[in-house]
Amino acid sequence: MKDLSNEMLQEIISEVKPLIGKGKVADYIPALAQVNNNQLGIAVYTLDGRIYHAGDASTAFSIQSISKALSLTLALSVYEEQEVWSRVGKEPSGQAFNSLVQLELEHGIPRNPFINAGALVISDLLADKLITPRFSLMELIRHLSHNPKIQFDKGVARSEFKHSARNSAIAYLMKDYDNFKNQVETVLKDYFQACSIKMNCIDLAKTFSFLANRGTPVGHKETLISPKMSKQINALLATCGLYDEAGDFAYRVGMPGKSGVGGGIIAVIPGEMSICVWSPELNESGNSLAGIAALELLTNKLSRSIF
Ligand SMILES: NC(=O)CC[C@H](N)C(=O)O
Repeated sequence: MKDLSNEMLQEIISEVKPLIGKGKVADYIPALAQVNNNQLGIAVYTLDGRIYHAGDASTAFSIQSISKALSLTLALSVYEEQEVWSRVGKEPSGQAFNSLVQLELEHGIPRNPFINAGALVISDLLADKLITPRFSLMELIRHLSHNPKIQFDKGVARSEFKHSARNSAIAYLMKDYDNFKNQVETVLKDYFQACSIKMNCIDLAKTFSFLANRGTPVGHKETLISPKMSKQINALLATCGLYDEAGDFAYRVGMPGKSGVGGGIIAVIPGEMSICVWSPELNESGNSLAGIAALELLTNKLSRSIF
């Protein structure tokens, strides 16, 4: 791809680095509060199979809610579309990712699969269909990234389980509305394990190449999902992937994306590339502050976006 180079990514890292110090590392999960805030990495994987990277692109971090995009992919692969969409909506929430307010007003049906309530419903669906959802997810990730060494971070998962009052409240509220079938603790454990998975920017950029390539992972012969489903997931990422900041992210960055409170963000330009940035400090919406700035610079420098 014209212009894209490791040097360009290095330039982006240098330009964005001064933002470190302006955000705040997630501390509501104590194990995440330990992470060194002074880190910034970026990796870009193009459809011709080239990987470009700069900064701390090889350092593994907690993927957190980035896993929600993969859990949804898994759920849409094992369920009929309508079974999924009868339990969770497809609209942006305009609320914090872990808010309860809307859920009560809307009778236990979460707005979308990327806020916590929606991801918990997806985990509940997976628990009905798969023997060990967390291992199915791990298998998918190792397959897509070509990295069999990717692991769960049991310390992070345990830390989150210990501080799970809000996520438990969300799940129990949905149970009351009959939109949660399995035991809350069992599903929460699976959900936290999925969030705890440790990956670096390079492996994440590779993992999400299927969304840049109409459902077929770059370098793989087999299709993972149909072009239609790939379009649908990208549309949801573009409208809901960054929670109550999805509009601002679309305006500044112009790509479908998914963030996590570990400070990672994945994004794609269909037909061109999949990207991952990481910097642990978050803004008020719980999205990586320097990460968004890096993606904004990238799309502006390349003069490419989905819009
Ligand atoms: N936005 C996020 O990454 C949130 C995920 C986190 N594990 C939680 O449930 O609160």
